[in-house]
Amino acid sequence: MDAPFDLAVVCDDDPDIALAAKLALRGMFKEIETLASPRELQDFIKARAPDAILLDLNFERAATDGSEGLDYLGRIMTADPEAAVVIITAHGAVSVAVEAIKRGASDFVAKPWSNERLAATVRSAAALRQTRLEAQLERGRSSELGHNGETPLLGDSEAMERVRTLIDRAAPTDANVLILGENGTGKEIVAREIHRKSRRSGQPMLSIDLGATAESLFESELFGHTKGAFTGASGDRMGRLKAADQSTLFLDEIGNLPLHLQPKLLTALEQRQVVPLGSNRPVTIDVRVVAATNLTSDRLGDETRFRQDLLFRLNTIEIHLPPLRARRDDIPRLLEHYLRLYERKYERPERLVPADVMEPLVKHDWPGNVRALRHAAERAVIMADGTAYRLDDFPLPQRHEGAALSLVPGSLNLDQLERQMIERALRMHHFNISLAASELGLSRGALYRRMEKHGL
Ligand SMILES: Nc1ncnc2c1ncn2[C@@H]1O[C@H](COP(=O)(O)OP(=O)(O)OP(=O)(O)O)[C@@H](O)[C@H]1O
Repeated sequence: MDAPFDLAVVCDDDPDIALAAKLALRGMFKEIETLASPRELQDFIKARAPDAILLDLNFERAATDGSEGLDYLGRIMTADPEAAVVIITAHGAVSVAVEAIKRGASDFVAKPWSNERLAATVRSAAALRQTRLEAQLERGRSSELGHNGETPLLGDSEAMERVRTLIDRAAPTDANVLILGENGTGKEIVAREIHRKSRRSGQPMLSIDLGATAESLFESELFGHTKGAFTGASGDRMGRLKAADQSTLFLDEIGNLPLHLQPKLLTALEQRQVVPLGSNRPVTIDVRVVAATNLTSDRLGDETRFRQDLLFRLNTIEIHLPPLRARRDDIPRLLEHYLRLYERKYERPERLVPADVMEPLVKHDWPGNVRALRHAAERAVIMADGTAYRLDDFPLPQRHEGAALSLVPGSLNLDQLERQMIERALRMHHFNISLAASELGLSRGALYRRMEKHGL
């Protein structure tokens, strides 16, 4: 049977205590190390990042008040701010234990301990550490995805002003928000704005992209699971709904949530509780949900695909993000922003966009919306030379209206055919990337890459 955690370290100079602790934690960790002195702990933690640390503060013997042990605790927390430290105290030394918790320890157990209590305490400390690390990873991942954390929501068109007003009204209220818009229109940025302006902004926003997660993992990703709940569930895992406790959960591509899981999400939101897979014990949650989809209101209103009671839970406030071609006024501003950003990134000089270059860019339909415009700006910065940008620097397709819909190829060049097929699928599905991708038998990622290649 697999142990749920990798490594624990027991730091106690009394070998009997160290051995007893090792025995009590058997099976929970793949490896349990013992250290006789806390002096070695800091290096050990830096090198091996243990999942849990049992630390004896040694205050019985340290003539005074355990301050030496507390000092070591401080160093541990510096070496690993998410360290899961369980303090071993002498019976009755509660005030030192409380001080230790104030300084970052997760919990304490008093000697003599019951093995069950020790195991339960260490298990929850290690699980908490794991969740925090996952949340950090999540934060890192989200900011890698296009650095949305730092991207301001740009656009002065009337449509964007309306979106901003809605964000400002919705953000402080805790109401669930549903954001509708084609791919690349900025739904994730809007979700981040809502979180940033909400009373939950002190906590990181978590997200789950139901368009990029394997469907078989939806349930456990959302609700969590207990050890052994299914083959491969080697330990307890907290779901995103619980991990986002006190914060905001961004449910991206909610339209992909299969019908059979929709009632479970609805119940969780209504009752503010989740029941992890394999468990029958509900866990309380306090989560604000911001969901997004590229489905149109009509498609979402189709109850054979989306439960209307869940929709009503999610769309207390609805924000529609219009496609870029419906707010062309925003194009120059967005383009200038991303050109400057990439000029700085690639250390290229600032170049002008002459009016005769801007005009076709503004007229372009941008089926991939702002994401595609951002890619085009990046490519132009890399390609350009001379003092100003030229139209050739931007990867726009030659426009031959109607021709893209014709299946009779003007050429047998595979590359050109591929582009025609992609354009055709995109138009057929009104630029909905997910639907176009499935029409073409591609993943969304693969379609994005091809759109980029063809400058669509
Ligand atoms: N109003 C905007 N201002 C600045 N940048 C924007 C804006 N809208 C979108 N972007 C940029 O476009 C890219 C796509 O945005 P985002 O990921 O928010 O879109 P999305 O609608 O969530 O896309 P998808 O549905 O494909 O997940 C990001 O790099 C983002 O920074």
